[in-house]
Amino acid sequence: MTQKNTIAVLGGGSFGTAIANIIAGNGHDTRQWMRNADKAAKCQEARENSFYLPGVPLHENVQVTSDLQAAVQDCEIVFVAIPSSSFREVVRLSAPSLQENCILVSTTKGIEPGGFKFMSNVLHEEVPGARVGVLSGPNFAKEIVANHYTATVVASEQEDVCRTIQQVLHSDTFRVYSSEDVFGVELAGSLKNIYAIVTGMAAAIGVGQNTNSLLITRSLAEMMRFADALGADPMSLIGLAGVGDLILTCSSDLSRNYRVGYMVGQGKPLEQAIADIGQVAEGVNTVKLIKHKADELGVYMPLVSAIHAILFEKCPIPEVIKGLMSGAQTFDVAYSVKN
Ligand SMILES: NC(=O)C1=CN([C@@H]2O[C@H](COP(=O)(O)OP(=O)(O)OC[C@H]3O[C@@H](n4cnc5c(N)ncnc54)[C@H](O)[C@@H]3O)[C@@H](O)[C@H]2O)C=CC1
Ligand SMILES: O=C(CO)COP(=O)(O)O
Repeated sequence: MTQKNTIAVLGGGSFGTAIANIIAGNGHDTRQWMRNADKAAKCQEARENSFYLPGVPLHENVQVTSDLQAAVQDCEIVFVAIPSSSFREVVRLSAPSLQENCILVSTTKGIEPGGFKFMSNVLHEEVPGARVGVLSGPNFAKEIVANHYTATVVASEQEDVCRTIQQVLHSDTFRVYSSEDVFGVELAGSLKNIYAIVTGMAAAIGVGQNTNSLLITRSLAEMMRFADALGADPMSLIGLAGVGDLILTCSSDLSRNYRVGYMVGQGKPLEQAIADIGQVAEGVNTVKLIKHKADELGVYMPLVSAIHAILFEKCPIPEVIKGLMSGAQTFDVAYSVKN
């Protein structure tokens, strides 16, 4: 390791804890902030985040606190692992205590409710002049802490931000690839959650592998069409943050979004499924926002429309499937690399 840093991770959930453990394992002074004082004290004392990652020891270099100011002051780097619904609120509260020139990295795969802002936009708005990065990839927190070989992507407009984050997170089991396309990487991480709900629901109604492959591939087609319509580079979607995370979350019940879809597919009301998960499933809100945006821009996203109809328009699943299967049979691959 070249340099020892002081780094904060905001968020007491499973991903914040996994990231804090990686950083601490690389020898950095690591502070993990969680809002609940009792929970913070228990984690700090028991050296375990027993609600989100039971049985996983917290590295000795992680100090858990509920004091936001103490957590971020003098930190060169701050990771923000807070659900999109509360992300702005937490960043705003921390802003006055941030060290000038510190690097802010979002790990959140969602879009702010009530608008169409990604977390990098929120970071720039709340901390003008900040050096911003986003982290996204096929990264189940549970598998990271179990030391399964894992890779992710850091995207930033500033090359030195990518290099710093690569150094801080790289370990024997964790690799970090870089990208300049912040928007594309954030879009990929947010969109894939929608399709994890779709494939979870498909699994619940007993589809086969042909169907799963059909769904994942056509999901990618939709993601690329949407990225293109918004001016992002569709090619970013074929990297780890896009295809990688799409395959992961559309194939495993470790994904909370997949599990929401599975439960609704079994007949459970959406609100009950969300409550049963007890953790954030960003895709539910993302479906609404993307459906609205796709309609506004005229982007053809039949799977988004289908899952929206089931989740929010009370349409019966068999009817929606019938509609999907009778839709126009268009091109398979609509993109080619020019030049
Ligand atoms: N868990 C995973 O495997 C991965 C999660 N992510 C992303 O990371 C983000 C965070 O996810 P998780 O840690 O998994 O969520 P989680 O549901 O495990 O935990 C969320 C944490 O945020 C806290 N929180 C919620 N509202 C808050 C507020 N107003 N103020 C302060 N804290 C608040 C909760 O108390 C909880 O500690 C999500 O956007 C998710 O998509 C990204 C990669 C993998
Ligand atoms: O993004 C994730 C893994 O890369 C986690 O997915 P869920 O939020 O669906 O659990």
